Amino acid sequence: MAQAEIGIIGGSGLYSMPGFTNIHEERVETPFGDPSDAFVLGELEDRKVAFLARHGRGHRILPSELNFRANIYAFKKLGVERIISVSAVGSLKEEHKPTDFVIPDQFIDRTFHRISTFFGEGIVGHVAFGDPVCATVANAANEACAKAGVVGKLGGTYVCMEGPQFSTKAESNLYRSWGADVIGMTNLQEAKLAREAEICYATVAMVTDYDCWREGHDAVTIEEIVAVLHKNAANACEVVKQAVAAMPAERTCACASAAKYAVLTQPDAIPAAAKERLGLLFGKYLGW
Ligand SMILES: CSC[C@H]1O[C@H](OP(=O)(O)O)[C@H](O)[C@@H]1O
Ligand SMILES: Nc1ncnc2[nH]cnc12
Repeated sequence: MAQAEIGIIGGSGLYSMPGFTNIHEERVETPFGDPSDAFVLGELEDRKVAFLARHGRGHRILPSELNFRANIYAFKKLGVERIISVSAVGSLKEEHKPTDFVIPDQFIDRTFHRISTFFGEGIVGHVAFGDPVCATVANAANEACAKAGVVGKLGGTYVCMEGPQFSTKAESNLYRSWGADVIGMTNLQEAKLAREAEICYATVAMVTDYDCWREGHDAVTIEEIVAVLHKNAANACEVVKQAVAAMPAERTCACASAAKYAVLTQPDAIPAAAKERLGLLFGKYLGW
């Protein structure tokens, strides 16, 4: 199987990336089922990259239906060490305007029925998540915004809601009272699973709308969002390209060894099936 160094996840409005050379597609099998779509592998700025459309090409998969484990596991199988995700978000603050890009460094979980871990079924493990985003990838994305002439803001809190309905005003105002910056439906599970898989992760969150809290803007409409999405998509491609070019070759961040001491289960109590399923992720630490 071809290998890549940097993964790119395209969200709503970004189902392909221009500028790849030596392109080919790869369907990746995982112990967790099928990823959202085939991966598009190629070179961008002389770096080996793998692109995945989060909701599938044609936008077929709801946020709650995404197989996050398959997506992240497949990136690992492709050899990816860093992921840049691109996502549409609503703004929870006046200062974050539609078409601004925010690079969040914190998350608040408002999802209810999603699988957010590779552990379970006989193997227990815990990784640190106090700093859920890789600072190296986030900095590269922020600097890329400046190079691309886009308003980029480093840091901020992303509320991950279940959806697919947008928030009520009461919810939106609650998140504002918590000091959160932006809201979306997809990023938290990716960040958690990437951390367990020791893949660096950061998101370029493209503001498409003011969420429903804003006076005179009492509803988020999909028409409004889609119009801004189209404007944002071209900027997002340029930002990703610049971020890929700026990514340092070696990893020195803690993400690379995040799971070193994660597993708590006694080695002789770990079922063979768990070893089989998770060997790619944790086998190197446990001698499997
Ligand atoms: C397009 S409106 C809501 C939709 O957009 C975001 O998706 P993504 O994060 O994949 O860009 C948001 O999370 C919702 O899924
Ligand atoms: N207002 C909003 N709420 C949740 N997800 C979104 N994605 C884009 N805009 C959003």
